[in-house]
Amino acid sequence: LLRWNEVRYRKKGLPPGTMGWPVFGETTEFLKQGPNFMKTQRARYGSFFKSHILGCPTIVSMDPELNRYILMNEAKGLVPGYPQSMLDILGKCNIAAVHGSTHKYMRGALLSIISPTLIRDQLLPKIDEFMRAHLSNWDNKVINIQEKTKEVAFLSSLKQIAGIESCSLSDSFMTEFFNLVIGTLSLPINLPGTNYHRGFQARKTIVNIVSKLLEERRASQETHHDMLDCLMGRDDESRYKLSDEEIIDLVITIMYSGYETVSTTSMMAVKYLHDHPKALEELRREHLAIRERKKPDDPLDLNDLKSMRFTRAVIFETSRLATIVNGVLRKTTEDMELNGYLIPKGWRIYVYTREINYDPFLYSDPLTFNPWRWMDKSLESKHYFLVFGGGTRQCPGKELGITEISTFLHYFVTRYRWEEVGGDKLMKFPRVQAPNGLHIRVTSY
Ligand code: HEM
Repeated sequence: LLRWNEVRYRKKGLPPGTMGWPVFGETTEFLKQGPNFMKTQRARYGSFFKSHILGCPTIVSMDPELNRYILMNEAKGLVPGYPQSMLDILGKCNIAAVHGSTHKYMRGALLSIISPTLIRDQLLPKIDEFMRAHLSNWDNKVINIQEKTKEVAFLSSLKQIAGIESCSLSDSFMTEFFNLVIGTLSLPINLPGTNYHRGFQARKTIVNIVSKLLEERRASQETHHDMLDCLMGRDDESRYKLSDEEIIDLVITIMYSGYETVSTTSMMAVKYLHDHPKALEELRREHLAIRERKKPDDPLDLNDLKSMRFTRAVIFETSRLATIVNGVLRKTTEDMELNGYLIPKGWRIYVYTREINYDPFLYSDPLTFNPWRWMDKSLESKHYFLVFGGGTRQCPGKELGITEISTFLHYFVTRYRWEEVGGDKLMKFPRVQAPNGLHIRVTSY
């Protein structure tokens, strides 16, 4: 019986690897040993092996060339393979749930509201106003920077979506949104008391809130220069006509995709800068130079953002060293040949990119926090650099995310010094997080 999984998934042509226990497969080993499990399996079976993790037969691909191929070839039947709970809660028009021409359309609609011009004219001013106000009064306080960066990521994107209404909505929306996030990472058991159930309820409430907002906006003649108005097509130039359901799911997509990525990168940047005073000094110099060019109340503009070369380097180095994203998931829509093996329909493919970040042939001294390595801009466009994914689903929010983190760092380092209270634990896998928070004592600079 214990060999059931091995027998069940014994098929000619599959890659090497083990399938573990019935039902659980190798999930426990994967979650407990994390990156070491992957390394051990790679040492045994090579960079392309089979396993059974998180409830699914899975192929793990750690081969850079193959990973690229998988990410570029959605049309050949390699579609996103995120868990059912995530798809249910994020909605059926969510970008990860749609393929082919629908994906192209939804992605186009999203890209049209976060274009470089809109970042310059609408989003950056909103982000600046928000960060400037939100990062005040931290002097002489002990702050849980994990909680703060989460709040910042959420509230900043709410302001970009529904500028004027964001203040009145924020409290009720935030609680529901946090429940929604937890629900997407749960087992899909819809019984009262489960995270999945709570996440599902949270989705319903959020759908109601946004629907009401759409109605109110349609009833009024007032225009707002924010994402919601653009998605509603109130901006004359828009060539995308979206239904309410599509608008709502896109709003949830934007909030969800930029939430954990932006908040965790911001938190880890604060952590690494604390541990590396030389990098902090250089970063602060860059931001103080910007402030010197301006009056105290002048907001950041696109030129300031462009001049933040070292800040960008800090963000890239933080994403690399902390590995904010371990990889991306795909699944096969039909039996297919991949790397000389036969992969059955419905198997999940884990494009596991974590190890690339620590490859000494790609990054010298890979375990050291060294933002200066990114001052060579060509490193960002190397084909093996997959922090923002690759191929047809490469992160559309990359520049927006960098804008948010840079603005956060700008107000943080020009206003404050900080030291860690100490004793907080940091987990690196399966997600980067501080289970009891990351506490810092903040004083004004
Ligand atoms: C530091 C910040 C960020 C990181 C590290 C990051 C990382 C990623 C990665 C790795 C993917 C690929 C997923 C896949 O291939 O399945 C992705 C996709 C995506 N990201 Fe980001 N992201 C960040 C910020 C943002 C922000 C701020 C937004 C808000 C608009 C966003 C929106 C999206 C969307 C909508 C997708 C799906 C694209 C598609 O399926 O076509 N991301 N991101």
